[in-house]
Amino acid sequence: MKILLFGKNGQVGWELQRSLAPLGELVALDRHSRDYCGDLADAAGIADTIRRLAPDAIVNAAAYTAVDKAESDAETAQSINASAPQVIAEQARLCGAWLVHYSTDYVFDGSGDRPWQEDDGVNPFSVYGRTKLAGEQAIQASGAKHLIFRTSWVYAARGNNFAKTMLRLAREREQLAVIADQIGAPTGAELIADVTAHALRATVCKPDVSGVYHLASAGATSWHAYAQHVFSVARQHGEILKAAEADVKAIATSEYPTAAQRPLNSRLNTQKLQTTFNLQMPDWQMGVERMLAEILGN
Ligand SMILES: NC(=O)C1=CN([C@@H]2O[C@H](COP(=O)(O)OP(=O)(O)OC[C@H]3O[C@@H](n4cnc5c(N)ncnc54)[C@H](OP(=O)(O)O)[C@@H]3O)[C@@H](O)[C@H]2O)C=CC1
Ligand SMILES: Cc1cn([C@H]2C[C@H](O)[C@@H](COP(=O)(O)OP(=O)(O)O[C@H]3O[C@@H](C)C(=O)[C@@H](O)[C@H]3O)O2)c(=O)[nH]c1=O
Ligand SMILES: [Mg+2]
Repeated sequence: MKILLFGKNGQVGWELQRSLAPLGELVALDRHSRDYCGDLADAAGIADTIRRLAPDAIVNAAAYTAVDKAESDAETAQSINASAPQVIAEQARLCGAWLVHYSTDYVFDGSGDRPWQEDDGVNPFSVYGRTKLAGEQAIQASGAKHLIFRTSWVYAARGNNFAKTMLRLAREREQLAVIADQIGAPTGAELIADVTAHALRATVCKPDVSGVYHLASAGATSWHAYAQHVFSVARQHGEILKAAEADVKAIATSEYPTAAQRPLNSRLNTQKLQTTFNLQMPDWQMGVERMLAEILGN
């Protein structure tokens, strides 16, 4: 299998370089790649890359993920999250390649307290959510065979994420205030990459699996309880934090104004993924603890 990967240096892209390598020939690109264009802002360049390589599968891990910044930079977010996936999907259809793409819990409005299913109504609040949804819809309309994995609250040892931000802040400050009424599942880039490789392998004998899947860890937490868990595990690794767990104040979304509005209920129901690909999602704590052990060095 020849696989083309876009966004090789992101949290998920980095782990995909590892998990996809055993599947066959892997061409992994980022926006600075020289031999082939990997810049999603360059639609013609991306199309040319796909035509020249004629891969069996394309995995797109590149995205505009700065949620607040996107509110004032909608044009770039639209170009990377919606227009580029459309071009990639059109070329995937022309060369008969599978397209794997990632989307987000932020396509939902976060109402209710039931974990969202794939066919529940979408209603994104933010520019990021709307552009990611437009990317999904372009892929679905293209006629390309696709796997769209909607995931949530992604973290990795390499890259920027909430857990690392919290660790940095807890080393600097004695008190933190963290939102306690947004609920979701922190999901590791390692898990996403491993599930991607497993699902891609499955497409070889199951050509009818094209569609949208929710891919998130089992269980759920709030950003506040997630931060507290990170601090408790970090202390077990000997980290000296100025903020104790008790110093993490639980606040409401309304007390933490941001440019982009985020959903309250971000929980994703992963039954379809687990049944279709015969998988079981691990609890969110497991991967977080592994990541902390890795970055805290013991
Ligand atoms: N992070 C999260 O919490 C979540 C992410 N997702 C989705 O999962 C996928 C992977 O996200 P994640 O790995 O966390 O994101 P990251 O932000 O870690 O990585 C995104 C990558 O995209 C690259 N990129 C941005 N613009 C371009 C461009 N014009 N051309 C080429 N590459 C570009 C970035 O490169 P550079 O560093 O050079 O800008 C970066 O390497 C995305 O589709 C995202 O929407 C879904 C839910 C949650
Ligand atoms: C830094 C900080 C954040 N927060 C809140 C803001 C926000 O609601 C929540 C998480 O902050 P972040 O900046 O990590 O949030 P955000 O970047 O919106 O995270 C999202 O990224 C995109 C790409 C996704 O697709 C989502 O699944 C989700 O992971 O924590 C606090 O309450 N206190 C703090 O001190
Ligand atoms: Mg962020």
